[in-house]
Amino acid sequence: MMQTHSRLMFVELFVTEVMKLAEKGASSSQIIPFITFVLGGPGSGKGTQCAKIADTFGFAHLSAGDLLRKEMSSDSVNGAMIRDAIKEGKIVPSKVTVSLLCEAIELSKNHKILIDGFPRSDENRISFERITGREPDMVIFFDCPEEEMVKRVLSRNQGRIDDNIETVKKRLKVFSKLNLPVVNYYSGRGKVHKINGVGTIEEVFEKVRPLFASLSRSLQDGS
Ligand SMILES: Nc1ncnc2c1ncn2[C@@H]1O[C@H](COP(=O)(O)OP(=O)(O)O)[C@@H](O)[C@H]1O
Ligand SMILES: O=c1ccn([C@@H]2O[C@H](COP(=O)(O)OP(=O)(O)O)[C@@H](O)[C@H]2O)c(=O)[nH]1
Ligand SMILES: [Mg+2]
Repeated sequence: MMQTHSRLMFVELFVTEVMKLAEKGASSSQIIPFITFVLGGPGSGKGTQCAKIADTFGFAHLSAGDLLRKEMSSDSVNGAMIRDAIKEGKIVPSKVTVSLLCEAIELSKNHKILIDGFPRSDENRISFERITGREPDMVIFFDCPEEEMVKRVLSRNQGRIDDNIETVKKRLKVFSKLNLPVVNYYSGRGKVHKINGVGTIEEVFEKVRPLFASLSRSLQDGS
């Protein structure tokens, strides 16, 4: 895992390059966005922390699960297939999720993007990297014990078809078998910041904040 210090220096260098491009009059679509993947098991706090990062640091928050649920509720040809996958805790085919994400990245017009809950498998990851020609600049992984994740999911109360004990058990298996290899892959590339997801929402956010504070400073002064 790359040292936090050197990661932050990299982040600042990246921002400097983006600022130079913006000064030269490059349009937002020409500026390569800064992409952060936010990973962790079901109920580990990805969505909650992403909302706070978005509010505090001006990132666009793109939740793969939310995009899929929206698509599921529309009359799209993929609606029934997405519903079945979510109900069973399975992973929706990469091309569906990647195309929803690419559309959302384009629409957001933001060059600081959080991708919440994706990639969920090596196949997802490879598909995203191939289609976009991009790797994430940074990966955050919320590490949380299973009992805590189960407790949170079962009291989430958002009327989700997958927030029940049967589906959660399946999602935890999928998490260990398919999601964790993605975290390990990016760890090997020095991109992962592992955050302990236990504690109050504010306590966890205080561990997340430093990762973005330096990035935000660079954006403000353009140095
Ligand atoms: N640090 C925390 N402590 C206690 N409850 C939390 C914490 N973070 C999130 N929650 C709650 O747990 C549930 C799952 O959080 P969420 O952000 O939706 O997780 P994820 O997106 O990883 O599944 C939500 O009801 C949320 O309000
Ligand atoms: O890239 C993704 C993201 C989500 N899902 C599906 O959507 C469900 C809910 O995902 P979400 O990220 O909303 O759940 P969370 O981890 O936040 O509880 C997952 O279990 C999968 O069935 C998927 O197939 N691919
Ligand atoms: Mg979520």
